[in-house]
Amino acid sequence: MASPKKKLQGLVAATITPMTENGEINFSVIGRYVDYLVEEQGVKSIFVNGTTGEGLSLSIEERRRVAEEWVTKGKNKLDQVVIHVGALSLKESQELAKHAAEIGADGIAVIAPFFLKPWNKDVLINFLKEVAASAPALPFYYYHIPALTGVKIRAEELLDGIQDKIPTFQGLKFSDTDLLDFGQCVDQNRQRQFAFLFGVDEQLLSALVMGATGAVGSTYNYLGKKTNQMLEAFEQKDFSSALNYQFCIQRFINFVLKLGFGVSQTKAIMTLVSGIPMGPPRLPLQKASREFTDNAEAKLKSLDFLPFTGLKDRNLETCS
Ligand SMILES: CC(=O)N[C@H](C=O)[C@@H](O)[C@H](O)[C@H](O)CO
Ligand SMILES: CC(=O)C(=O)O
Repeated sequence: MASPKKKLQGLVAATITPMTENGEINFSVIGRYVDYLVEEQGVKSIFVNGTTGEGLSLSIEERRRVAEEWVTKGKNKLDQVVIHVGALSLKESQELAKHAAEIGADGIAVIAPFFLKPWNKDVLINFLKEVAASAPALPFYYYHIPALTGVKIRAEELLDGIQDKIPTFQGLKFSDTDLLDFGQCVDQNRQRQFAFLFGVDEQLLSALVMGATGAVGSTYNYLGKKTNQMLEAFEQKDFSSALNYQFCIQRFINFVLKLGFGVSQTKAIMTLVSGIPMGPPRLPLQKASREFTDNAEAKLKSLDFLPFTGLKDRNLETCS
């Protein structure tokens, strides 16, 4: 059984996997990255080897080493380190789950297998159950991301009775815009101490209203501080300020989405904002263009999302 540990809450950064210019993992900057998240962004939990971390583009050995490095560097600094261990091969997924437990991670998450797919809830549960059983002492999270996996089984349906099958089940990372499904996950599981973690950063405020207990996302790497201000305002029931923060965050995300936004662009933006070199992504992704980065930088400056831009007196959009 999972030890009844502290609930995963607040902002969780989906970590980028830093790489060198020749495509190897750059382990040397992970310590600095941890400090940056904690000190500059106020983000104390991380989600490793997920979408943003290009987890499915790494070899199993690389995934093990990346997980280990984050756990080691995060010791006594981070609240929780959750490792995504989803894979197409059940065996690999189980191996990664076991490894996550051995290195002292705080939880594991799994996406639905996305090549040969489970076609109904029971089959998906069976797969998840086998993975969870390989790390019987670790909290287990299901990572729902139907747009990328193509597995569209509704989360609400999946959660129905899930603890009978997966006793370590502890919550859901919900990366979809279907707030009916998300709301019903919360509504139907009020008696249980699940974490409901929302994964569409530009819509987090609406998910908070629906009962989200936290959020996992790529933008918390560099907009963590801003988003924490939104969480704070929401907590204080200052909804007009919370909405103001959400709109500011939306202006940025809306802008980059129109330019074409994904993991490559996240790497470029994080390099720019943090000063820590994230490097290029791995194929099949391609490095963000110079034009994208210049445009994103100008937008970050105009929203006052970059520290020390010296633009204070110029045309800032009001985003305080
Ligand atoms: C598909 C994807 O990567 N989603 C991320 C997490 O689930 C989000 O953090 C988005 O990057 C973010 O909401 C911007 O659309
Ligand atoms: C965003 C997210 O949760 C991921 O990168 O997996």
